[in-house]
Amino acid sequence: MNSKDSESFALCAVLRGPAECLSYRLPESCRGLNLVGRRVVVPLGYREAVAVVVAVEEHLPAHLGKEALKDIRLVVDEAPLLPEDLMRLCQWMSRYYFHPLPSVLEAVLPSSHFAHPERYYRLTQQGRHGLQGVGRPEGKSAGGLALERAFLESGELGPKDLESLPKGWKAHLKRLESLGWISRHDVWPSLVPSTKTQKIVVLRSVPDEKRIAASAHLRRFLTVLRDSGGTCPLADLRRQVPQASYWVRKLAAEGAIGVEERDILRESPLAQDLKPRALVTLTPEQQAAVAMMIEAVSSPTFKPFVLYGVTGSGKTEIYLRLIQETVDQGRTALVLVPEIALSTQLEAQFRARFGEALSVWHSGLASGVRDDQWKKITSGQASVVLGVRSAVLSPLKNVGLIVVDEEHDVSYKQDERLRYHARDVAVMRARIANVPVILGSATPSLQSFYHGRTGRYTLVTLRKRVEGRPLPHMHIVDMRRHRGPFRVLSPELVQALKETFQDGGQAMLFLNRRGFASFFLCRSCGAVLQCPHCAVSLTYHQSLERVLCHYCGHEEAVPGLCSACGKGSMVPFGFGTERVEEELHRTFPQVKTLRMDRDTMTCASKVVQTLEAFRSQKAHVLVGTQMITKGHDFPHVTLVGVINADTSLQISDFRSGETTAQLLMQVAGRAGRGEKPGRVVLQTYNPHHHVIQAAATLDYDHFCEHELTSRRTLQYPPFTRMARVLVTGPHGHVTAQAAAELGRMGRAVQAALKAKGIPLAILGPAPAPIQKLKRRYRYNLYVKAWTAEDLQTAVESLLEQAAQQAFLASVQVTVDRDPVSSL
Ligand SMILES: Nc1ncnc2c1ncn2[C@@H]1O[C@H](COP(=O)(O)OP(=O)(O)OP(=O)(O)O)[C@@H](O)[C@H]1O
Ligand SMILES: [Zn+2]
Repeated sequence: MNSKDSESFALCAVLRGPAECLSYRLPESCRGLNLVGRRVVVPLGYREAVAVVVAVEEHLPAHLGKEALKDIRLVVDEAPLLPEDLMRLCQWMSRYYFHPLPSVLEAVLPSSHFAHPERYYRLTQQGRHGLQGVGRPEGKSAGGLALERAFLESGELGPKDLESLPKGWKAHLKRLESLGWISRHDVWPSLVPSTKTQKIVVLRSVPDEKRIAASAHLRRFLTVLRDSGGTCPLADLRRQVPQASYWVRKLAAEGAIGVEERDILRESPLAQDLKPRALVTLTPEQQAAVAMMIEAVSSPTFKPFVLYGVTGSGKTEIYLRLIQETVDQGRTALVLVPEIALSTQLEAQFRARFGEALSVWHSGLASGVRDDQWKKITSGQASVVLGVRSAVLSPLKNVGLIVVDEEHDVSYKQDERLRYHARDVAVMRARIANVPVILGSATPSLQSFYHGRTGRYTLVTLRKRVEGRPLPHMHIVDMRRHRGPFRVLSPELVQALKETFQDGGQAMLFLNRRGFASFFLCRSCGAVLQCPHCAVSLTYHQSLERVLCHYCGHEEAVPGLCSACGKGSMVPFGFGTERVEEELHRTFPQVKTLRMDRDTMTCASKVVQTLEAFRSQKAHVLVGTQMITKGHDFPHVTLVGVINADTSLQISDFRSGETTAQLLMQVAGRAGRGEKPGRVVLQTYNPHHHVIQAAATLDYDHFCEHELTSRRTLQYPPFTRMARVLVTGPHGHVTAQAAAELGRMGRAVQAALKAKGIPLAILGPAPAPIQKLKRRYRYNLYVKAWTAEDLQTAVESLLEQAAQQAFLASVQVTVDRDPVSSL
């Protein structure tokens, strides 16, 4: 073997670079290092770029010539940034979702990690002599002179110093560099180290009973320490326990506690004011559920569970027990929730149990907090991560358990760029890490329900609410009988509200449409006021006195005359949450209301404030969109009103029945969670529709059986696998042609696979339900296969062929695998 053959090559994903991974040669100094998951600097054309090493290989792929290969310039990280299982997960996501690996990694890493280095220039010895010796040469610009002065003053200049100089410095900088008067070096803006540290007290072993009994202060000391999860900042102990310093010294000397110096990491302050609930004894059903899952948790193996428990059955408590077990075993746990609002409610409970070991991860975090939480997770200080969708990609090491709460929720699906489903990714992460995963819901997705029934996942069921509380009483109101203002609040709902207020209870009113009116219609020609950029109608917002597009944000003044016919006047039709609130005030002038929708909830802290105000009974009614339906636990709510149960039924999608049933049962589940029983008033124009009937009886099992039968007949998922190929472009005609051509290519793929015995269906292309969005025309093409692997083969080969077609360069082709929305 000659020395050439023992070279190593690294496959690198260049961040913010080309879609495919590139090969580089490893310099001598890097051989034998474990480089996978670390950042490196590589040459790319005329520049340098940051990349993550994906694999190290002894042999080059056959099609690459060694001569063309360049060397890795620099290794940035001392240790892998991403644990190995996460790296493998990213590779799986890239393949499964047909998305370039570099872009997947960009979704995982905080943006501070793929920033380019900041370039600094330092005056050399020679430069100092030079600058001091040289007088003012002719023609030197103001910028050049200022640059020299700045170098003489500080010796080193960074990007900020340079940018503040007057024009002309750039050319002069180059000149100085070529003279060797200055040298350049790069500073990596990796994680900004926290400069502040604090002392943390960690409980190691509990002193014996007698001693504890002998001193009140020691008792207090241990209580405070235990209540904060066994780790507590020394400063907090000092504040809460008399003679804390004495006990710290004494117990530390005995080894009962440890005192560690730790960085002060910025936390999300959202849940500061939330109070945790008291510890409870598990109900027999909860105990049985824990017993079914504990084995897979204490000696972890890959095992998916569907925790199917009616609303208010106490699923959270089950998660907490199993997570505690995981942490006690020295492993970490990942907990996903669909929304920030829910994460804050759980945060208080989780903090009470896990204290400093909890890290909260959501999109509302400021970038500094995000960086600190990333550090807390990678350094192993966090043993529990609680977060929304993207937390499934958090760099937790040594994961022992993954929990996906409200697993049916569509917000787990990301519908832009990397179109992944966090629940499915969580299951794959659990499989790679070989640990259990719990998918919890009162209304599991049909997919999980089906896997539970066929035994692929283990089904764990909770049929009863805690403390024997009954499920709410359901009342259907046939809205076809009501006219005028009663279209918003029916007499039945008004009566129920009246009784609720008299009893001192609270109510929640749900309508899946924000704004005041849904659209403006011309009285004479019937034209609907539309967004000029999107094929959707504009929504009237009374408080703003404007009409808005809910998709692109376009807004305009309230219309007077119809622009289509020029003579009819435009009148508002339909209604949204804003109107519901107004009707409520008209009917019950004394009643205090809160409204929660995307118009009023402009930031995460506002969501928390509103929920807390409602929880502490500062208002009688909470009006809102689906934001209010999820997982909330308000013990005083005895009435839930669904203003229009039909809105999401009308969407032309094979899943609309499923999502409507889930939505209605979830919102119904908010009623009667405290001591008093709850009731639900469901207003509908389709009282006999099977989905409305299922919601009215709260019989989700029955609904799923019915739905599975029809999905089987129509060969929809979970019986088949689908991918949506979305073609968008700025020109209607060109986009339509490209979509048609892609459809022809799809049919060719179908024929080729059929010859190999692989069945495939190609549906479309057809204009997307929202035909135009943000000035781009949109077409859907569906590929349907009977196994995941067949779908992979089909879409891969379609994309390969499409990449060779020049005409497709004028449009964008995106694959949305396991699509949740057809819009
Ligand atoms: N064993 C128990 N004894 C008494 N109360 C309990 C017990 N377990 C849970 N609870 C309380 O019951 C309420 C409902 O529990 P939780 O919020 O976990 O329900 P859930 O199953 O998640 O419901 P949903 O699906 O509607 O979110 C909470 O207030 C919780 O503190
Ligand atoms: Zn628009």
